[in-house]
Amino acid sequence: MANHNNEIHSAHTQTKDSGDVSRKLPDYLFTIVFLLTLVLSCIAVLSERQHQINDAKRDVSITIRLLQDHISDLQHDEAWRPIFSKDKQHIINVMDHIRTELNCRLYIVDENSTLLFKDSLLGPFGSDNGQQLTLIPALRNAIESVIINGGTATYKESSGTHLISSLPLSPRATLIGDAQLPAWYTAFSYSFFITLIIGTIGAIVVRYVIQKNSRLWRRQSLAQSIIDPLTSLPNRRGFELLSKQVLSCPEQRSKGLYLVVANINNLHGMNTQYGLDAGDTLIRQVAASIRHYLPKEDILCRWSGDEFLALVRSRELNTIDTFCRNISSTINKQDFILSGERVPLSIKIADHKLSADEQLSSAIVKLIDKLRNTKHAV
Ligand SMILES: Nc1nc2c(ncn2[C@@H]2O[C@H](COP(=O)(O)OP(=O)(O)OP(=O)(O)O)[C@@H](O)[C@H]2O)c(=O)[nH]1
Repeated sequence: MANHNNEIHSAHTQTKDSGDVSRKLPDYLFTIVFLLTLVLSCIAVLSERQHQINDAKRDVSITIRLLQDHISDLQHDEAWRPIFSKDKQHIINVMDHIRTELNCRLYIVDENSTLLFKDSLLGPFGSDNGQQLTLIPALRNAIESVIINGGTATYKESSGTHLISSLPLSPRATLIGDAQLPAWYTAFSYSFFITLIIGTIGAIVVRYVIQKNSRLWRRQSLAQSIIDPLTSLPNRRGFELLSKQVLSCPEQRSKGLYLVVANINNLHGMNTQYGLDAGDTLIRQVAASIRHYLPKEDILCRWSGDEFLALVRSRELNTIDTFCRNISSTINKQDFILSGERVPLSIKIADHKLSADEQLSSAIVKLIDKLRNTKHAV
């Protein structure tokens, strides 16, 4: 019986543990999917930002080439200083046009980063022709970098970040293309919001589906853990759960509660003679017969291989005796047919009246003892 109690306890704990896990599973998955969504959204933003930078690089490179076409025959003085006198206005017009069309400014600096030539607006940081850009550290570093290393560099102005690239026009003159990058938050674009919305909806759907399925699974696994698959009667654990409510009701106790146990005689012999499937059929048939005899509100379970236990309510002792005798004599008289052959089958039965505060476990021990001492059908 101690073993039995341990079994019940561990079945309880296992179902409780797996229940906890399955309850938390939707939350875990929701969090995982949502975090994945955030990561994908961040990747979308970074990739959008990279596109913006690539676009700006391409625009700067195009504008530099465009202007180069217009000033390919740039004149120099003997010190290789560029002379702009002849086509000055034409170049300014081209620069203005490029600025308005491609949103990219062009200016020419010398080897000391002095602004030599610009469009009709003021230069970067409000600078003017002849002004040394080295006085503006942020810009100087970027210009030096593109002149020395080529490629592109960035600098920050109050209006935002600028990307510049250079093209040497002569040993003393370098053409700078300067485009303002869109503000960083413009990278939170269409793809970011779409990813975020789809991901969030996906996470909610996943949570809902898993929650629904795990509720169903919990219900099924609880049912499986308390029902005997052969007879569809409650098993030991099911009996304990179902009887708990009845046993805890003082009114029921005072009206009288009985435990009745029935055991199939010589099932071992039947199994040997007719096979295990036939034995299963006999178990099912006996279970159905006892169930048929018991009122609906009484609890019947398959206690062990060939034993059935019932919690029977409110019957006087002489009535319960008659009741037990009726069940056993009905089953004993019943025809059990296996493979067209009539099988003699009998059960033995015993009952025990629960006293007012008697524990189920100790009552069962007494009852099983009583059954073992019952040699024949009642
Ligand atoms: N076919 C079948 N046999 C089972 C099942 N569960 C237990 N048994 C068998 O039932 C038999 C029970 O053995 P015992 O406790 O000796 O019972 P018995 O042979 O009916 O003998 P008595 O009860 O003393 O008359 C064993 O041979 C088990 O293998 C089952 O689900 N199906």
